[in-house]
Amino acid sequence: MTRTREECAALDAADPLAGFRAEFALPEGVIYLDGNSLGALPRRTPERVRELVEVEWGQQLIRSWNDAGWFALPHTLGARIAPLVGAAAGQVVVCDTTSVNLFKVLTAALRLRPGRRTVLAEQAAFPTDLYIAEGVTGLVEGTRSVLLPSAADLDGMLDEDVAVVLLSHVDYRTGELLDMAGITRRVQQAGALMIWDVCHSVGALPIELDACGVDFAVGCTYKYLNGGPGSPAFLYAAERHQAAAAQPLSGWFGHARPFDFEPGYEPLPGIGKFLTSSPSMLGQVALGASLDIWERADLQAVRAKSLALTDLFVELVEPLKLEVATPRASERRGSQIALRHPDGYPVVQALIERGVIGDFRAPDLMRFGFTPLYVGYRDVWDAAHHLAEVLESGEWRAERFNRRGAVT
Ligand SMILES: Cc1ncc(COP(=O)(O)O)c(C=O)c1O
Ligand SMILES: Nc1c(O)cccc1C(=O)C[C@H](N)C(=O)O
Repeated sequence: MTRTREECAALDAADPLAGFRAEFALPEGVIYLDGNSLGALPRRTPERVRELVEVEWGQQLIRSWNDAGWFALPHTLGARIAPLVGAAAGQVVVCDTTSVNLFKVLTAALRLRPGRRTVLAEQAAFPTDLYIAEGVTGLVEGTRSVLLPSAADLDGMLDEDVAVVLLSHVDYRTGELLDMAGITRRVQQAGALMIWDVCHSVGALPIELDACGVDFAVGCTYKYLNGGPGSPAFLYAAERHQAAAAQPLSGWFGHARPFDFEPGYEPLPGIGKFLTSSPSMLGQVALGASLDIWERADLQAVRAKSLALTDLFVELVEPLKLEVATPRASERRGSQIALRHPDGYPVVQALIERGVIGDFRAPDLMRFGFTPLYVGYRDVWDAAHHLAEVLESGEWRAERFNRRGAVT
């Protein structure tokens, strides 16, 4: 039995998160199902960025590094992200990009396990993670990066040579959610350290880095957290590792006394040693504006609505008989649904022309991200019906839908 549009309207009316939608500047006529790649613009962000540019930079000039809190922002934003990832204070900083932060924590983790040579990472990981693992093991003598065919093969490959395991909490293609607690425990029982990439889970579901005993984690802020294109990433280093960990990008922002301008490097104690260089204030301040929203959002309610939206979408597209690549069990999926179609690329382009923005990942996955702060139940109903019409009409066969851009 599938829900009617009226029933979806009733769900919207009863939705405890419905009020958040007005805080985002979404264009009229667009159903945005790509917030799992680039989150929507919070209404407050342009005003906050203008204030940064015109007042803090334009009027206050260099004084703002102290007076406007610029210098401390990687830490203050880290402290505001910490509750979203289940981290106690002093373990998260906001800086650089996911790839750069992964380079730092992976190198630090490898050095914490001397004598072990292998980094295990899943073959289907977002490729930058694998590229960074290749880069790091190319630099740390005697180490190598080995591909796990899938996370299910982990136990069979966890031997005494494995130093670090690197996995994505939610798979960027299928939306599969891994068992962070169980996997972390097994990896550590085998004597290795665990690094999680939480790019596709932060802001989509509650994460418990401390409770799961995670060693290190990295994540981005431009997806569910709505920090803006290329907004700064974050990293988590468990407090128990901070004294011994040494990160390789030993820049002056991670120095114990940067303004003493000493020739030798002495790291800050604590999480600050993972900083490298001057943060981009435009990016940091824009992220701060979106975190103002997150401070008022209840993550349990976000998760409950995310599961309801994704369940509803699967239910509504069921008559289309497409293969659903996302696991059906709620404890095994993030906040997106991936559907297989051999012509997924032009189908997604035809949907975008209708104002339903999802995306495509080769070879055949149509991805639809459901961001509970600004996507409603009627949006899901409308999107499913547009998809049905695009497939039934065959309009996706038009030549204009087959011209690929550089970014899909
Ligand atoms: C799982 C995952 N890791 C890493 C990245 C890349 O992050 P960055 O461009 O910040 O290095 C992305 C997406 O871009 C991603 O989805
Ligand atoms: N970071 C991106 C970018 O700079 C341009 C286009 C897309 C992205 C993405 O985030 C892709 C995303 N990680 C994915 O899940 O495919």
